Amino acid sequence: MAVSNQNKSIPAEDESKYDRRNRELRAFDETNAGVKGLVDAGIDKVPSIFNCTEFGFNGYLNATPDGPGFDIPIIDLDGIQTDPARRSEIIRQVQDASEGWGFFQVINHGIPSSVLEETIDGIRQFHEQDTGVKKRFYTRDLRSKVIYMSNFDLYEAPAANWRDTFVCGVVPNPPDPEELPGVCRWDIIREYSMQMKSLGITLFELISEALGLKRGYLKELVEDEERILLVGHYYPPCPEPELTLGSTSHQDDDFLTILLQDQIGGLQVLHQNHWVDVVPDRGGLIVNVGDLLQLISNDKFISVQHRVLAKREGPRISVACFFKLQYPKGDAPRHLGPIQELISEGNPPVYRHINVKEYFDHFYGKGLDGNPALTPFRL
Ligand SMILES: O=C(O)CCC(=O)C(=O)O
Ligand SMILES: [Fe+2]
Repeated sequence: MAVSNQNKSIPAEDESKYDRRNRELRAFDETNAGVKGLVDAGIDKVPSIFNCTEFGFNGYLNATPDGPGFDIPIIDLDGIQTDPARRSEIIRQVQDASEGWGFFQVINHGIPSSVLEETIDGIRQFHEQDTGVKKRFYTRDLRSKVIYMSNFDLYEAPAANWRDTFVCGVVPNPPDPEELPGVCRWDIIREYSMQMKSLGITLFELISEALGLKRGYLKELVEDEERILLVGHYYPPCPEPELTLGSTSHQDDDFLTILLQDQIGGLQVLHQNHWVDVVPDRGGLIVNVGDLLQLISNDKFISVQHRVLAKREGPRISVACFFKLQYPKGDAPRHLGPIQELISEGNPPVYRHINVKEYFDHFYGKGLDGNPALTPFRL
């Protein structure tokens, strides 16, 4: 039986299995050294807490088909600010990709490749620094400004993932230089965050227009509440990659994610019932629609399941920027629902207006378990 939450009551016959699993989770957590710590110690078997096979998440099921139509769309942003005809064409491409895939890759986005490379390197250096120094940042307190941890949902998800993570809120309140570990290169994290903020504005404008709304619609919707979280994942090499996953299949809990990945590969997107590889493209950035955008667009744009395979090769580094709302901001509940302008008699709302707290409580309460987090909010 799947034991998915440390607080859930469990039948007596499963108690010993539950206790053992909980003990193993705690023992792993208390090393404060993550999956990298296991690999550094020379582990040659995947510990049972990481075993996903029992839960049907085996990484090598439903292999990616070859052939045309199974590459995520690439959108060239060249000319977007200077050529109105080009801009209209880009908006059309953003609309097609957001409706059909929920994922696309942008090229010629204007961010120098040196900034991308140095950002990946900064995250690598954070994870590969002296473990004793790194441990000082290990925490599960999501309110901390700088977080290092393995598996945000370690105690909630049915299986742990082969992944460690660095998290830092960069908008609206970036950490001070002295709050960031020296090896992390504050200068490069700050530069990358500023680039993300500005690319985020461009993408919000394109998406607003692709939804048929005025250019500034989404920007105004999140005005004063915008929150950008920078998340630097480290996927160590795995001795038995067929038993676990780098990330269980999930959809993101935000409006939009911009993802930078290195050249190792492993990210897959569910498209027409196939797992499609998101092949690394040097200089490209992956953009995906998150649950909050699916909700406010009333399912016009889709937040799509994606996962990361574990691999013998590694480490793999990726850096995701999540465009969210600051939460909680003040005492008043924050509601979100399908945008009024997108609703009509022929297109009635498919979600109720929700307090975003309900959504986040649900998302974090269940962890990554392969199930869409928006389902309970459908009408
Ligand atoms: O590492 C990746 O390629 C994907 C990470 C991801 O999906 C996430 O952080 O939500
Ligand atoms: Fe994701």
